[in-house]
Amino acid sequence: MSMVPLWCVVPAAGRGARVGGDVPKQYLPLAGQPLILHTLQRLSAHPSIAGLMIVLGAGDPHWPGLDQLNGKPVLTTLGGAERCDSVLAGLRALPASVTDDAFVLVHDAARPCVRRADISRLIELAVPAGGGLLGAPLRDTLKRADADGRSQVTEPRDQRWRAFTPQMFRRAELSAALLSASQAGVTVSDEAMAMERTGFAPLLVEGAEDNLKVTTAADFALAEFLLPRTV
Ligand SMILES: Nc1ccn([C@@H]2O[C@H](COP(=O)(O)OP(=O)(O)OP(=O)(O)O)[C@@H](O)[C@H]2O)c(=O)n1
Ligand SMILES: C[C@](O)(CO)[C@H](O)COP(=O)(O)O
Repeated sequence: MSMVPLWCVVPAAGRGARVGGDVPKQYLPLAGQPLILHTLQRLSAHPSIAGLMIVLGAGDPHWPGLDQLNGKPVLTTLGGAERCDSVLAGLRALPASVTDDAFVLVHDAARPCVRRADISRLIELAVPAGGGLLGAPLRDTLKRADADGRSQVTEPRDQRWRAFTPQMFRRAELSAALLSASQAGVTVSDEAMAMERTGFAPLLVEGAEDNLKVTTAADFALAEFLLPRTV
């Protein structure tokens, strides 16, 4: 199956407030190297990924200054206040060789355990579908909590999915959707939400649930356990 060469925008401009500390979580050590390097090594090793656009926080003193990885070009640009602002900045900074109708992947720097096979499956299915994302159906009962932390109601979980990354859409369509949301004062939590606002229904591609987003300090131990088991 011929793979479409794709660039991947990697939002890495967050502060990691839910982990805490002075160093943003993407630069904290994981299995002997900064978390972000595991993610970038995994992405750049994928045969269909042609290049990486890393979106950094202003004045980021931790970025190691990579300009290539696994023979793929690594470019950087500056992000914004919200993740969606950073993704839009990354899309705008892509090289001109990435045409408006080219598909682009977006993958969180904080997700180092993404499986190569899941990336391949997303690419295979999302291109004919016009765009899509990795995710998994919700498998736990879902509760809505009140202000006191007590369960108010059990939410229906049929047809509920957890959204992961990568998410994959055409460069110009995603850029326009993100700009539209921003101009409407809507902070979208993922690329699919921006696309849904335009009336497009992204394809949900089931991926492994161990595509962990490192969010709290406790996630580092789990990510270290998963890394060698999710290549
Ligand atoms: N303004 C922002 C906020 C987040 N991100 C990136 O988006 C990904 C997912 O965001 P999240 O896990 O929320 O990271 P943080 O925003 O750093 O975490 P927190 O909310 O705990 O501060 C991360 O790779 C993060 O670096 C970004 O590029 N720009
Ligand atoms: C994009 C994402 O990883 C999909 O689950 C998630 O929405 C990021 O949320 P965060 O609060 O910015 O980590």
